[in-house]
Amino acid sequence: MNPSLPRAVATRSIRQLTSARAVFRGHPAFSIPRILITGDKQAGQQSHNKEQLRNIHLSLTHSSAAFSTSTSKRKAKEAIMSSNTTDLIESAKRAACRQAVADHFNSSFTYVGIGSGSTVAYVVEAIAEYGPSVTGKMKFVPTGSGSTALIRNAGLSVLQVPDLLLEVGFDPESTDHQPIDLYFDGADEVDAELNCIKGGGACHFQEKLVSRLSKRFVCVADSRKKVDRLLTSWAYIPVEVSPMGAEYVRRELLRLGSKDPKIRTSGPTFIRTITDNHNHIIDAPFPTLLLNSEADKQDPAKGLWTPNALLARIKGIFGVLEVGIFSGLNGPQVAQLDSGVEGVKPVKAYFGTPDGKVETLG
Ligand SMILES: O=C[C@H](O)[C@H](O)[C@H](O)COP(=O)(O)O
Repeated sequence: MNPSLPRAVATRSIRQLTSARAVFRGHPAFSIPRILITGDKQAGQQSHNKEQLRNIHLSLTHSSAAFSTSTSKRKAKEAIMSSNTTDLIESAKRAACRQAVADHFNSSFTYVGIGSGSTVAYVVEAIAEYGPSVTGKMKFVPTGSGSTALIRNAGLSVLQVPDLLLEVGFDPESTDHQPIDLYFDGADEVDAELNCIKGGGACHFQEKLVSRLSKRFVCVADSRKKVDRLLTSWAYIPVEVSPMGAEYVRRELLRLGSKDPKIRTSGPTFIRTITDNHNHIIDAPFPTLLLNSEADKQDPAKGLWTPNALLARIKGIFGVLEVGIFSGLNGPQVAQLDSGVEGVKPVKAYFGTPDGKVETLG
């Protein structure tokens, strides 16, 4: 186990991290910086990870010497590059999370929402560092079994959504529908308007529930996830469906123009994935979406959808529990409207880059 990683990430093999998340789930891995191949001086000088990159370069050089014939040499290089790419991705995620926590986490909070996936593990790591004098009086609201375990393993208190709602009580006069002070979570893709695709880990129903109940959602990701428009490098919209209705929903998605929607399977025997809510997931590919501000260009017959329109249309299919498009309003916008509408979009996104910098949006 790599002690520098949070337990949830460190206990997964490099193969799981690169294949299961980055490759199987459709994201191109970071390209290795040019310095690793060419020794480009300028690129190296600009890098915040100069020492790390130099070591990687040395490893590559040494491997080349040791395995001078083609196949073993190529395999050795690939293994090193894959493991170094993983390191860069993990440092990018960690940088984004540490910055997001430093900017938004506050010792006055009572309830903090914690999302699912590999990135948010670094949020929990950063929060746990505040120590029990700060975190001991807080409760952390998970979005599934994975995030429940993550919170527990960090020594923080878990409060599931139903218990949170019982604890805060129901006051018909109250206008505060967002008891959770802040919600941190990752995303599979984030567009220029902060609309997101989520559900690559099959958790988007509980993530939407926690986001609806949160005053603000802050998104954390590595820079592969930042795109102008959704479905640019991520391939599909995750849709959670009733198992008995799955084939019906799949046909309706085909009718809507989705190319080859697939019921998600996992493991070597291709067993259908079961969500924390005992449902199935359909991964539905669509052409790259528009922004919501481009609604005038919408033309579903030609496959041109805004995130809001596609979300509403898929959500309307009988048998669908929830759609992995997080668009529309954010928490503060909903609070101002004082209405029952959904506010699930992030207020801000943090993207870590392979050179250790953090870009923000919002
Ligand atoms: O269902 C999973 C969630 O929406 C995750 O937040 C999303 O898939 C991002 O996961 P990761 O941080 O592992 O890329």
